[in-house]
Amino acid sequence: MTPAARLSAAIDLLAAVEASPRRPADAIANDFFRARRYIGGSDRRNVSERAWGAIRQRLRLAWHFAELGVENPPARLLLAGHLLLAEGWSVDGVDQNFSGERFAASPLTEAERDLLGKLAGRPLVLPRMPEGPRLNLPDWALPGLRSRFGESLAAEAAAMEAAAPLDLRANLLKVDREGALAALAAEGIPATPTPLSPWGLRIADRRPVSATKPFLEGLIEVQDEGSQLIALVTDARPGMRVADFCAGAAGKTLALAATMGNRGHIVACDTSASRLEGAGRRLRRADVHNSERHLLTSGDKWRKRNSQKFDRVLVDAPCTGTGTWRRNPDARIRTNARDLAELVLKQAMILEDASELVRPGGRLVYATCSLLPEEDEMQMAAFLERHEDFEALPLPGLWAELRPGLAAPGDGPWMALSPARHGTDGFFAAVLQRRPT
Ligand SMILES: C[S@@+](CC[C@H](N)C(=O)[O-])C[C@H]1O[C@@H](n2cnc3c(N)ncnc32)[C@H](O)[C@@H]1O
Repeated sequence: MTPAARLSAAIDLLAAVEASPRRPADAIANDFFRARRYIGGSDRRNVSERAWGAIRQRLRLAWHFAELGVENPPARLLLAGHLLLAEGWSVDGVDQNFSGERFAASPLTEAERDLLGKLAGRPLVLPRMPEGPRLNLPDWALPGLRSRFGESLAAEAAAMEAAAPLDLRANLLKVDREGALAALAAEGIPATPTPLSPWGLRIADRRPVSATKPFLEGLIEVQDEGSQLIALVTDARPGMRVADFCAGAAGKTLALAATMGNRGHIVACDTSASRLEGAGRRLRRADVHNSERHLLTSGDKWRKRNSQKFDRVLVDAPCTGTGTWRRNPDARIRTNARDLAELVLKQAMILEDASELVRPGGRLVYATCSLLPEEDEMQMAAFLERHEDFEALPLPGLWAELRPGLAAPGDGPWMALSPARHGTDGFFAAVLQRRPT
């Protein structure tokens, strides 16, 4: 493809993302390239990098255009704005590529050229910007993030903009961490042990591993270190009965089955049949033999039958995903204040359902990949207020047993991981115990 044709394809991809603001951008990109198989590997990379660049900077680009009187700029202007402000292009450079020739974007109108002329030479981030676009944080999340991070908000916002490393978990059912490191090295992939998770491996350059031997043989799983730590603090042990109540595609179930050494019983529950189906494939590849999957439906009697039967119940709740913005920058603009309010209610309802399963003396672990207090510590405070039969098990005590000698990653009683402080995605986890009767 010519450079102009690549730019034109990037505009089309960006337009597709803009047209479906509720759909994850990576799913849209997959469909986009599936429908255009003629776009080869390196063109594809170039096209998606350009479109993702504009998606990452969408809040700031929108601010610049709004200042010049343009609300809701079309994809071609957003992309041109990104070339000027983030990549340092000149207006002439943009003009030459918007040539209108075969496969190129249509020529800039006079009004577009004028507008871009006013943008050219501006820095992407200006001191006069309001805090939201300056830090690349959406208005709906700002109050929560401010109250969580206070003085460190800018540092956290910067860490949320940096590329995330690729973290893997050694599958202890098949190999130890050193064995997994050696298996990766044999494929020419250098990795380092993660500092907090005892099973984690980090690949700095994010090269894909899904076609490698260690992955296909189930020696490793892709999982952020923070997500591994949620499994760690759940402390599922051999012989226990464990429910992973929002199991999705089984990311945590796999890690829990490993700490259980395949002994005892783990039930992966979810309301999504397709996610549970994906979970089945992963559980088989990892050689997990102590699990069953359960599709939660309305009017389901399973919960009643299993009331107070589980030693550990993990609620890895659906949430805004604010902690994963390093990986999913489009979620900043896909989610809004109403989603947050709805999710907070949903989380409370899930907690009610899941907590029924915990036996006296057993533990309920509540986790999110959110950095917002509404979904995290405030959700826990409200649950404890409603449930005198549960009490908090503060992280420092649990952590000292699980990772002696390492400082507990959190403030107060809960685990609270953040990109700037811990180099992980943002995660929250609270461990509660049902009081013994
Ligand atoms: C954060 S994701 C789980 C990720 C998964 N634990 C992992 O580690 O890969 C939240 C999951 O909650 C599920 N979910 C949504 N509503 C639910 C409900 N009422 N009860 C149980 N699960 C629910 C969603 O289908 C989704 O798979």
